[in-house]
Amino acid sequence: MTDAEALLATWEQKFRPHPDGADLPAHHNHCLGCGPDNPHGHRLQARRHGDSVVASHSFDGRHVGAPGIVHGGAVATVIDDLYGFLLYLVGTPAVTRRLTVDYLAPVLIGTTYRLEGSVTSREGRKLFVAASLTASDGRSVATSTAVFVTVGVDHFGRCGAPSVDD
Ligand SMILES: CCCCCCCCCC(=O)SCCNC(=O)CCNC(=O)[C@H](O)C(C)(C)COP(=O)(O)OP(=O)(O)OC[C@H]1O[C@@H](n2cnc3c(N)ncnc32)[C@H](O)[C@@H]1OP(=O)(O)O
Repeated sequence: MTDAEALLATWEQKFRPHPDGADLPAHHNHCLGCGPDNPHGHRLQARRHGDSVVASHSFDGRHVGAPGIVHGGAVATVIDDLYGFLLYLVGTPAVTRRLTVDYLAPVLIGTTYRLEGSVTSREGRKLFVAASLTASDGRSVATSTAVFVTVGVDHFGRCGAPSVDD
């Protein structure tokens, strides 16, 4: 079995029903957003919360932009990856076609934030999703919307195999 085939086999297992409250599996071990074995990654851990996905997350010094402030691209990465967990609930692979982020307040290094994402509507292959990043005092520091387009798992096989072990 090639690396790509092995990866796709694990993904098919991940698109099964996950009970409410369940921790959701990483997309793969080296995923920039959630892979536990990516030394540059965010290691995002998300769980199902009803029809949404939620995560508690803090950024570290690898993700700094302006001093003390998380780089906007790092925030976008984590939000994009959060949406990737929603796909488990939807039950189909999809990829980001459009991603918008409104940066409402600085996101601080070493501060824990709550992320929540959900599907707002579905139209054919298009999944319209939305997410927020909230500080512990309830302030919304970033909001996002995105359009994902559903694809078959063959989409990823066509793109070549990353070097992965799950
Ligand atoms: C599954 C495991 C999760 C993996 C980890 C998740 C991590 C986070 C997610 C990612 O990082 S994904 C990686 C980044 N994204 C990509 O690499 C996607 C690159 N783009 C593509 O491969 C193709 O553009 C794509 C497969 C998304 C679509 O190409 P297609 O030729 O299959 O479809 P098409 O371009 O016709 O668009 C499909 C539909 O979307 C609509 N559309 C396109 N752009 C849109 C837009 N900006 N807003 C609204 N709708 C849009 C388009 O009109 C059309 O609507 P209809 O089906 O109703 O005709």
